[in-house]
Parts: sequence; structure tokens; C-alpha cells
Amino acid sequence: MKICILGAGAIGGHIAFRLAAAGHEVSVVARGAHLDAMRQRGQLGFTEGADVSYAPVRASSNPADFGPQDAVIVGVKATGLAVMADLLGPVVGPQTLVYFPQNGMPWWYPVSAETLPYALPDLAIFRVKERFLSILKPHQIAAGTVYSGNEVREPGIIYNSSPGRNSLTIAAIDPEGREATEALRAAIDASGLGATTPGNLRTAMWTKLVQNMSGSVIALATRNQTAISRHDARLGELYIRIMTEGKAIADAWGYPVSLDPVEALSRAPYHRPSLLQDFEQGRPMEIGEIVLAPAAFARAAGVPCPSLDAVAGIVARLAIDKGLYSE
Ligand SMILES: NC(=O)C1=CN([C@@H]2O[C@H](COP(=O)(O)OP(=O)(O)OC[C@H]3O[C@@H](n4cnc5c(N)ncnc54)[C@H](OP(=O)(O)O)[C@@H]3O)[C@@H](O)[C@H]2O)C=CC1
Ligand SMILES: CC(C)(CO)C(=O)C(=O)O
Repeated sequence: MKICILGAGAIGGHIAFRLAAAGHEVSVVARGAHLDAMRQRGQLGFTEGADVSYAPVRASSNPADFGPQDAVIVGVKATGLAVMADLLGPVVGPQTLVYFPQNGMPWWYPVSAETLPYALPDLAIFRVKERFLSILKPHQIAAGTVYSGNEVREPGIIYNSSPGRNSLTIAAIDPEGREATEALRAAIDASGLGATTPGNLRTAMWTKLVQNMSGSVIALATRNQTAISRHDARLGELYIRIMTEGKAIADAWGYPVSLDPVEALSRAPYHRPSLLQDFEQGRPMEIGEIVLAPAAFARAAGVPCPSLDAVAGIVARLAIDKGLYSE
């Protein structure tokens, strides 16, 4: 397949490497030193800590260099989506499928949704919806979640901290897009990055969100790997409380999450979550999507979330003071 990754950072870069190594024609849109390194080598590197493997990619800062694709994967953070809406046009043709893997509340949540039980909170993330829908028909949109710890530790090389435990979910947001989505899912799965179709896309989203709003947020507040909550009883209790609140919010919105908080805690990864990576590297943070969105959904549904609110107040302040989030 001909596939372009818009924003080939930690996650986009991991998917790009796998697909390129599997023989697909992969081009990547990136910037700065990371772009320079990939362009110089004509390759993207990938390591699990020891040797670095390389796979061939074309790299540019300008999607117009690549033309329409079979599939496009938007790898930027939620905070970079508005810019990507402007850059997307040249790589999209009438048959192109665009996959949005993202943490937190996604822009497409209200698109092709069954009736929403409460008034949708007015969140910044939903403001890019019209821009994407002016370029893409609903059947061209696929979305999902990623379970894989990655980081760009040096330009041109993706470091993966979860060998053997990398997977993603991908589903069409509109039934008409199922065939194209299945083709991309099968290509990703065959490349060695487990890709599955969730029974329900929004349930899959909430299932990941309740893990990020607990584990990633505690890791950010304490500047630790997510696994810190396993080893500190007070943080473990907080993790369970926040996840339990998240489950109640998802439930109220009609997407019950079957995850058991105690069991989820026992699997919290040895990984500095992307929220913490962004904080440490001074990059815009997904505070709106991962921390404040679930609290806003709780408010709209009348579900109390005191533990989330308490931690949200602290981490939002950290991000605002560092200029990495604004309301
Ligand atoms: N990292 C992880 O382990 C995980 C991340 N996720 C989620 O996956 C999504 C992607 O996150 P992640 O991969 O970590 O993000 P990254 O910041 O690592 O990757 C995004 C990449 O896009 C680049 N980029 C942003 N804007 C532009 C632009 N205008 N032109 C060219 N390049 C651009 C960034 O460059 P620059 O660095 O210069 O900004 C960066 O290389 C998020 O929703 C995240 O929460 C989910 C599971 C795990
Ligand atoms: C914690 C993790 C790796 C879960 O897959 C994640 O979502 C992140 O780093 O943002």
C-alpha cells in the first residue's frame, strides 16, 4: 500500500517503521532535526533498546511532495490536529482512508454517533471537526487507540519501551468505510504491530481514556513512569479511584468499560507516558483531551469525579504555568 504518516513522531514513527519494513511504500511528514535525520538516511530507525533497525521512508515537511495515498495516518498529538487539517489535502484522494490514532477525547466523537444522551461539552478538540469534514467524507475516516510505549529519543530513531506488547485498535467511523479500514488494519497487523477491530469504537476510546486519566495523569503529577502507581500504595489507591470515576462517566454516556481497575493497575507500564514526555520536553500537552474532557463529560452527565477533579486541577496548573496548555 502507499501510506503517508502525517507527524511521524513516537507513535506515527513506530507504525511507519513497521509498515516500511513490511514492504509498503511509506512517506513521512515531519519537521526539525527528526526530519533532517530521516531525509539524510532515507530511512527511519527503530530500537527496543539495543540494536537499531532501519526501514526505507521518503521524508518531507510538505505533504504535497507525496500526492494522494491509499491511506494516511495522522500521528500528531491532539494539539497538532488543527495544523494537520490544513496540511492533509494533498495526500487525500477520493479513495484515501485517513486513520486517527489518538489518546483522549477524539475530534470525531460526535460524528456518525448514535444519539448522545447529554449535551456535548464545548471542548476545543471538537472545533476541528468541521475542518476535517470539509476534506473527508465520513467513510474515509478511521480511528482508534494505541497500546505501545514509544519516544523519539534521538532524531530519526523511534525508541520502543514495550517490546512484545504493542497493539492498536482501528475501526471505521462509518459503516461504508469498513472495507478500506480492514485493508489498513490487515496491513498493520501483518507488519507485526497487532491491530484489531474493536466491537465499539467509542467503548475502545473510553477504555483507553480511563487508563490515561488515571495512570498517565498520576505519572505526570509525580514525574514518574506509569508503573509508579503499582509500587506506591497511596498512588495505587488514587489510580483505582480515578479509574472507577472514569468508568462511571463512560457508563453514563452509554459506553461501559469492562476493565477491572485493580487488574489494570497491576499492568501499569514501565513507561514515561506521552503526557509526561510533552511536559518534560516543553511541548503542547493533551490536558484538554486526557484530563479535562472526562471531567467535562462527568459534569454534563451529573456524575461526581472528585479524585479526577483534584488531580486535574494540579496537572492543568503545571501545564498552564509552563505555557503548554491554555484554556
Ligand atoms: N508516545 C506514546 O508512547 C504514546 C502516545 N499515544 C498517543 O498517540 C498520539 C501521538 O502521540 P506521540 O506519537 O507520542 O506524539 P509525538 O509528539 O511524538 O509525535 C508527533 C510528531 O508530529 C510532529 N509534528 C507535529 N506537528 C507537525 C507539523 N505541523 N509538521 C510536521 N510535523 C509535525 C511532531 O514534531 P515535533 O516533535 O517537532 O513537535 C512529532 O514528531 C497522541 O494522542 C498520544 O497521546 C498513545 C499511546 C502511547
Ligand atoms: C501509557 C501509554 C503508553 C499506554 O499505552 C500511553 O498511552 C502514553 O504514553 O500516552
